[in-house]
Formats: sequence, C-alpha cells, structure tokens
Amino acid sequence: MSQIQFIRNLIIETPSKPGNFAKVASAIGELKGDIGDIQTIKVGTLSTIRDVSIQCTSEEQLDQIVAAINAIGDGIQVHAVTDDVLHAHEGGKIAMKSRVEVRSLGDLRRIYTPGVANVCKVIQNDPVQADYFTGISNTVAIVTDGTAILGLGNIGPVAGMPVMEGKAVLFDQFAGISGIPILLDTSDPDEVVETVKHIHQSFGGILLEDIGSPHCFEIEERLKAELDIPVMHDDQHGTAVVTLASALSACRQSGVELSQSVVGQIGLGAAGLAISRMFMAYGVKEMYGVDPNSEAADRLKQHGGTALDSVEEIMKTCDIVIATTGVQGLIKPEMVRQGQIILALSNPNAEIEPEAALEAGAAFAADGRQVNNILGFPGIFRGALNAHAKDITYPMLIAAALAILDSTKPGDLVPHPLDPTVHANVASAVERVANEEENTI
Ligand SMILES: NC(=O)c1ccc[n+]([C@@H]2O[C@H](COP(=O)([O-])OP(=O)(O)OC[C@H]3O[C@@H](n4cnc5c(N)ncnc54)[C@H](O)[C@@H]3O)[C@@H](O)[C@H]2O)c1
Ligand SMILES: O=C(O)C[C@H](O)C(=O)O
Ligand SMILES: [Mg+2]
Repeated sequence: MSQIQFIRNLIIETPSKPGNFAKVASAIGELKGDIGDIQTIKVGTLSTIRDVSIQCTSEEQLDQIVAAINAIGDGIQVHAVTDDVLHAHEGGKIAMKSRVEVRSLGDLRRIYTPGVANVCKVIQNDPVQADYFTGISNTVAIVTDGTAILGLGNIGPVAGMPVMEGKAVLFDQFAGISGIPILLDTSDPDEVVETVKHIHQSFGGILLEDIGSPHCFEIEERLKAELDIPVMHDDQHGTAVVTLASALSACRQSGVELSQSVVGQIGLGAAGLAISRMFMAYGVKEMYGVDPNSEAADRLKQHGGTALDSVEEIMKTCDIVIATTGVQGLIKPEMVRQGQIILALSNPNAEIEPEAALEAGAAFAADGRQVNNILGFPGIFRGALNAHAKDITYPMLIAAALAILDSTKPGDLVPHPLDPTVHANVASAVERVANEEENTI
C-alpha cells in the first residue's frame, strides 16, 4: 500500500523575536516535513501567530513534528492542527449560478415566461442560434466512471467527484468554461457511449476523465466517431500534450535533440500509451515501453513501439524515461542513469521524487505536480470551442504542446499553471489549427 501525502495546517505561536520561526522551520525540515504556505495570523508585541501548511507522509510523522516544535521551548507552541484541504471541500467546490438577476416582474417575464418562449422558437427555427442564446456551446461535460481516479485506482465515481469538481474549477478559472461533472455508474463501453450520446446535446464538448484502460480507448474512439462535438480523454491526450512539451523543454535546456533520443515509457495504460503514441508521432529515434499487463504491451507494439521486459531494462536503455503507473517509488535511485531525463508523473505520489532522481544523477527530473495536464485541457477546449471544432485532432494537440513550450520561461521546465498566458496561448494555437484544418461546424 503506497503512502499518501497529505497536507495539514499548524497554528504556531512564537515570541516576536527574529530567529524563532527559523527554529520552527528547522524542526519541521529535520523531520522531512515539506513547508507550503505560511500565513501570519497575528503580530503582537510579545508573540506572533502563524498558520503554516505542511505536507506529511504519515500521521506518525505529523505527531513527531508537532512534538518537536513544542519541545523547542522559548515559548514556541503549536496551538492547533487543522485540515485546510478538507475545509476547502466543505459543501463542494462548484455550484450552478445564474448569470442574470431577477429583481422585478419585468425581469421575470424577460428571462422566463412568457418572454423565453420566443427564444425557444428562434432556436427551433434555426438550431445554430442555440450557440448564441444558451450556454451550451460554452459548457463541457466532465465524464468519469471512477475506474482510474488519479493513481488511487477504481474507487468509484462518487469518491472521484472531488477531482471532477477540481477540473470544473480549473475550466472556469483558466478558460471561462462551465464544466459539469457527470458520474456514470457503468464502465461498459456500450452503456457509456449510449449514455453520453443521449446527453451530449447539453454540451459543447466532452472531457473524459479518470476512466481506466483498456475500456477508455474504445469509449473515446467511438464517441469521437459518433459525436460532432470535441471529445478528449484528458488522461490520454491532455497528459501526452504536456509531457511532449516538458520533454522538448528539457531537451532544449540540455542540448539534446528529442528526435535523436531513445524514449522509455513505464506503464502503458491510458496516459502511457497516449504519451508513447504522441512521441512516435513527433518522431523519436526509438520508443520503448514496459507494462506487466501483456495486452497493454501488445497495444504499444501495434502502434509501432517496442515492449521491454522490466523497469530496469527501460532505465538502462533510455535517454528519456516517463512513468505513469500509479506505483509510488517504483523507480529506485540506483536505476537512474547519469544525464537521464525522468518524468515520473503519477499522482498523488511519483514513481521517484525529483530530488532523489537528481541526486542519483538525472539531468532533469519532474513529477506529476509540475508536469500536469492542467497546462493542457483548459486551453485545448477553449480553442476547440472558439473554433466550433467538430473534433480534437493530432495537429491541434501538437500545436497545444508547442504553445506550452513557447510559453515556458528560460530555466523553467514548463510554465506555471497560474500563468494565464499559457492557457490563452494554448487556446489560440488550437483554434488556429482547427480553422486551418476546416475541422469546424
Ligand atoms: N501528471 C498528469 O498530468 C497525469 C495525467 C494522467 C495520469 N497521471 C497519472 O498516471 C497514473 C496512471 O494513470 P492512467 O490513467 O494511465 O491509469 P491506467 O490504470 O490506465 O494505467 C496504469 C498502467 O500502469 C501499469 N502498471 C502498474 N504497475 C506497473 C509496473 N510495476 N510497471 C509497469 N507498469 C505498471 C498498469 O498495468 C496499467 O496499464 C496515475 O497515477 C495518474 O495520476 C498523471
Ligand atoms: O488530475 C490530475 O492531477 C492529473 C491527472 O488527470 C491524473 O489523473 O493524475
Ligand atoms: Mg486524470
């Protein structure tokens, strides 16, 4: 069972003398607690109270950190331990809100009956008008069956809802899109396809999320073929886009040509197969992969890659290694080759921590928090919706990857996800290619 990292907030009082908080930080650091945000709650003449967020790997480690801070003495004290993450989820993270206000009978007649009937007739006579007089063309369904929630596995769609709500928040904030989670109580491809087809008219696009392999492949392929709105499985193509951008960025910084590199993919599920396909489409020297599931390995072969037998072999053979297995700690530091580029992308815990990979000799290392499909899906859908695209195509995805690369500041591997320019740049690149391809309605 893998260790889950979790965040807690410590409310800490220190006497208002320089150097006291440094003692607290050292105590946390010595026990390998990872300090996040620090907020000063109160500065008094005698003492200061701060809310310090820390990431831990076990309750035991948390208890040890609290005891170590209380043991410093000099009036330093932990007053409370709170769970900010749970608190942020109370009541859910999203809500359907009205864009208009109803303050008078006139308003009521305009936005509801009898006025609304005329708008219905306008759309009945010319269905394209729905793009202008409803929110449909700006709304994307976030569809999951709960079978591959992050790296937590098949925990069901309801337990996966916090992830889907999170995706909706990101759609809203980074692309102005309304994301509506749809939780399916079936994984059967016929039933999933049929259900999504029956509800698709409410949406301008369909984002498939955390649907496990292999059924995700058939579901996406069939929905793309049967619907004339953009459909994308984020864990496949959103991840592949961001991974290609990161690999190109790491190569650029280390003077390596991606097209001359040998690339290895550990884990050939939804994310891993799509990453391998994207790298082969881009043109790499060799594409190797490993997965204990022989059907997954066969799928790589069908797409032109070569399957190897073990993680060790991949680590020995490849210049660039990407891992999407959901297995924490799968890559041991002693497997790392000097100068290797390692992207260990499993969430919530990576196959190898970037610090450990760099210490073991990697030239570049990143995890799934840095290299995350958050950099891709909001802009990809914004661009596709703006262009009224019927489909999300490979050229649109490659354009998105290059836009992420071009938005990366010198010295960084990828742009910061809170940098709004990256989402705008991805959107305009995707929209441009969709228009060039005449892949529009
Ligand atoms: N950073 C990101 O943006 C991002 C995006 C998508 C997925 N992910 C992460 O990738 C992981 C996998 O997601 P997925 O949707 O592809 O799931 P998935 O279930 O479709 O695929 C996982 C694959 O890993 C294989 N695997 C398991 N143990 C292995 C081992 N020891 N060696 C080699 N292969 C092994 C499985 O057989 C399976 O084929 C998750 O942890 C998820 O969080 C990250
Ligand atoms: O949601 C994320 O953080 C990335 C990705 O979609 C995943 O499944 O891990
Ligand atoms: Mg996902």
